[in-house]
Formats: sequence, C-alpha cells, structure tokens
Amino acid sequence: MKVRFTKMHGLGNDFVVLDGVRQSLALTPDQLRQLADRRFGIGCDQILLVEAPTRPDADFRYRIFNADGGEVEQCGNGARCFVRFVREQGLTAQREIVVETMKGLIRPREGEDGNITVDMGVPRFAPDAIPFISPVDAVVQPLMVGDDEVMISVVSMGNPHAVQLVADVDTAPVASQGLLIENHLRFPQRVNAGFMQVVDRHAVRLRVFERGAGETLACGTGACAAAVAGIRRGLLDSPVRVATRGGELSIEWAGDEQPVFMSGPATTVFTGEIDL
Ligand SMILES: N[C@H](CCC[C@H](N)C(=O)O)C(=O)O
Repeated sequence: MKVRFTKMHGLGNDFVVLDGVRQSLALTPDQLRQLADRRFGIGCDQILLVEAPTRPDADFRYRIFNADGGEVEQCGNGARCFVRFVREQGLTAQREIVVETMKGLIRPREGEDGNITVDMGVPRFAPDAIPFISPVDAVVQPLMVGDDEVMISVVSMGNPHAVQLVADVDTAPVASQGLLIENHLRFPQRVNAGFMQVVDRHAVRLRVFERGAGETLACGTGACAAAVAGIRRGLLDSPVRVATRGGELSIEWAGDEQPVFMSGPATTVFTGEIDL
C-alpha cells in the first residue's frame, strides 16, 4: 500500500504526519513501528494521524502513536504541527481549529507570524487521573527509583507526567533514571519522566524521557507539566519560558481549573510516499 506522508517537527521532536481524511488508513502497530524506525523506515518520535472528527463540535480528530507503536492521549509539539499541516494541505483555511483527541478537545491557533498557540486544556493532579498508584494527592511525593528516593510531581495533560527538580539538566541521569521511571510499577500506563532545572521564577531548562520514545529534543506536554508543577510548588510564576534541547516554548497557566496555553513553532521538513 502506498502511503503519502509529511515529515515535520516541533523544536526537534519529530513526526510523520499522515492524512487520514483523504486516504483511508488503518495501520498496525508493526507498520507504525516501521514508519518510526530511523534505519528501516522514515524515522520519528511519534506518528500523527489526521482524521475527520467523530463529534460535532470538532473540526478534526487527532490520533498520536509513539515510536513503539502505542496510541497515546496527547502530544503538544504535535498539536502545533497539526494546525500547520491541515492549513498547508488545504484541509482548512481556519487559523484556529478545534481538535478531538483521546482525552477531550484542544484548540491550536496559528498566528499571523506563524507562531502557534495551543489551548492544551486543564491539567489534572489526582492520582487516579494520571494514573499513579498513591495513597496521597500531594504536590510533591517520594518515588523509589532503583535505590534512590526521588521527589516527583505528577501531572496529567491528558497524558501522564512525573516531573522532578534537578540542579543541572546537562548532568541529570535522564537515560538511566528516565527508563526506570517510565516503566515504574506505580504508573499502570507508564509515564513521561521530566527533569527540570529552575533558572528563575519565569524560566526553566527541561529534558524529558518520553514514554514510548525515549529522550526527545523537546516535549510539549512535558513543558506544560513542568511549568504547572513548578507554579504549584511556588517556584515559578506564569508565563514560564521552557528551554528544551531543541529550543524554547512559552507556557501560561492562571492556576486551578484554568487551561494551559503553550506557544512555539512548527516546521515542515519534506513530504514523500512510502510502500507499507
Ligand atoms: N510520549 C508521549 C506522547 C508524545 C508527547 C510529546 N511528544 C509532546 O510534545 O507532548 C506519551 O506517551 O504520553
């Protein structure tokens, strides 16, 4: 089967984007893993599938698959690429779109300057919303990672995040500890592991070991989760500049039941066709 695709990235977090509106696609996990494979396929962190909506209040449906082939609830960098893709492909002329995801609606908007802001919805913290097996609902709590006790904040942006403070992201044990946290038994659906260095009350540096993909150059929902966790801990004030290895995102959150807004770029690299 010939499949048309577009290769895109948000600050180096890269995607294979598929138009499931004008081509009928039902890809198996093996086919998804092949697309994501950086040697035997196209190569990407996630595959984004654009489809017609299943609910009347949405313009499109947005399905996200990690490089390991698993379908997940949310992707922030992907949401910015999504609105750029549907506009570039002529699927819509709207600057703001309402997108149906596995966990509700998000609203990406492409500005006149090409920068994209996304209403990422309201963050959730209760253990069963993450999900995280815990007797307490606390802003910070201990997690045994191997022989080390790590203090984490858990946040759901639709997808699960465990954020910890580090003195220097460049020397943080992202690969070793990130893998252990991702697969920790107290996270029944696994988790994205964030390592955040506070620079000042409006700026952090962040690295994320992503569920199903390993460390990426940037993680949009991870940036939202880190900024929200820092604000809840009284360490940060909105807006927060989040410096990732791939570039900078701006995160705004007014607290409580307010939505999180993420702003940043989206880039189209090339288009192609692949036999699956
Ligand atoms: N690995 C994530 C999905 C991709 C999120 C990330 N690429 C972003 O920009 O938010 C998860 O399993 O929840």
